[in-house]
Amino acid sequence: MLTPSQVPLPPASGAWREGDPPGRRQWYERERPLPLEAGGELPRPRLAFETWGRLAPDRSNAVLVLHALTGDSHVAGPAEPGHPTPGWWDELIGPGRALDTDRWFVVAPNVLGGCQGSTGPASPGPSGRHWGGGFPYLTQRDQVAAEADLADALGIDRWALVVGGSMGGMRALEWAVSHPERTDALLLLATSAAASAEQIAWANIQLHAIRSDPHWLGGHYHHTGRAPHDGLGLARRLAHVTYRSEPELQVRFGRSSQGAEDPWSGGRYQVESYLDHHAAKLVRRFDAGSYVVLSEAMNSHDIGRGRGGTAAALSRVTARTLVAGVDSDRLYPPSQQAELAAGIGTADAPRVIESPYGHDGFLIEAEQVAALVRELLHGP
Ligand SMILES: CC(=O)SCCNC(=O)CCNC(=O)[C@H](O)C(C)(C)COP(=O)(O)OP(=O)(O)OC[C@H]1O[C@@H](n2cnc3c(N)ncnc32)[C@H](O)[C@@H]1OP(=O)(O)O
Ligand SMILES: N[C@@H](CCO)C(=O)O
Repeated sequence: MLTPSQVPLPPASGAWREGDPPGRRQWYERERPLPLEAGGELPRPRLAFETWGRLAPDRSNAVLVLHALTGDSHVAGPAEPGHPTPGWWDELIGPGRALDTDRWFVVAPNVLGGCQGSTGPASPGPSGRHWGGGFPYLTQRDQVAAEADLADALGIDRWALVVGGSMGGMRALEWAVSHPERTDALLLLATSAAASAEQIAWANIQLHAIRSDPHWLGGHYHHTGRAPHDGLGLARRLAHVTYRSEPELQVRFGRSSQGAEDPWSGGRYQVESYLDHHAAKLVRRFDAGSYVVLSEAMNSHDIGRGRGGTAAALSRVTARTLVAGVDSDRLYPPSQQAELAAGIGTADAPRVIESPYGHDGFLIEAEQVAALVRELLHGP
């Protein structure tokens, strides 16, 4: 068995961050430019990634976990310097857990265009300054092409399982369609075959919020010492409402005031304070330029583009597949997962994650997700 640090990587790879446990957090840099679907190329793109467990000598036990819009490669593990919260699916990965690290080698990259170690608008561009607004337009297919490069570098010919939710589910689906021979099993959560008009519409308002911020400067703000925090915070407030359900917000907050604040004289309702909190939290950990690039990439998601339509594209999937949606998800409603399950010949009937939390249910209901992972890997 190879430990992650023994996985042979090309010379361009190295320690992700000084002080990190050796081998667990790394980055991989492609030496050649990555050709992009929309035209042009990205020189020397870098993907940050984390791993758990050990790659088996026959390299048959690798699992790819793909994060959602503001997620990152820290899927499991405790809070640590630079990452003040535990992994976002911590309950899923570790000895004895659904992705049992005594058996599986789990790999989680930070998406291309992101801001937690992978190349994105905040990274240095060809001139040596930040890419900023000059960062090229990316699609999900470009992001998966970069992930396929990483898999090649790790010597992983095929994934025993590819799993992702929301934006991560889009990339998981793209993996299974563009690389069916490399994807043995597939778990798609709270995602769709193509970004819908309403999903694009919500993203549009968020993009306008960021671009309307006077500190946006066409995306060229990274060197100014100021960032479009108001715009990004506004985008997060709006997005967060779409990520949760109306009954949850009503039961949780109702019309209550925040502490001693009086909404009739400049104070806030509790739900307003809650949104302020999530906005402030995202602004502290996320780059507005990445938010724009990733939102546009999500808008570009259309699995049937150039492939003869959705049905023809989905028919390419050969992986054992489970598709699941959250019953209270108003952003990626269960009808979209039903479409996926109906179109993928190797998919079982769509599953339902029962949750009052809306779209975020795929992150919060980790036990239900773990049951789906177990079923895919070990049978019902
Ligand atoms: C560096 C990092 O942090 S990396 C984080 C990685 N992030 C991701 O992977 C993105 C995906 N994650 C998410 O989107 C979110 O974190 C989720 C979906 C997991 C959060 O879901 P939940 O656990 O249901 O959190 P919930 O929506 O209840 O919010 C809880 C927070 O709101 C705060 N809050 C609750 N009510 C109020 C209120 N009235 N006023 C102000 N704040 C409030 C809580 O104190 C808590 O704060 P904390 O998160 O700072 O501890
Ligand atoms: N709340 C999650 C879900 C988005 O699909 C995130 O911020 O990534």
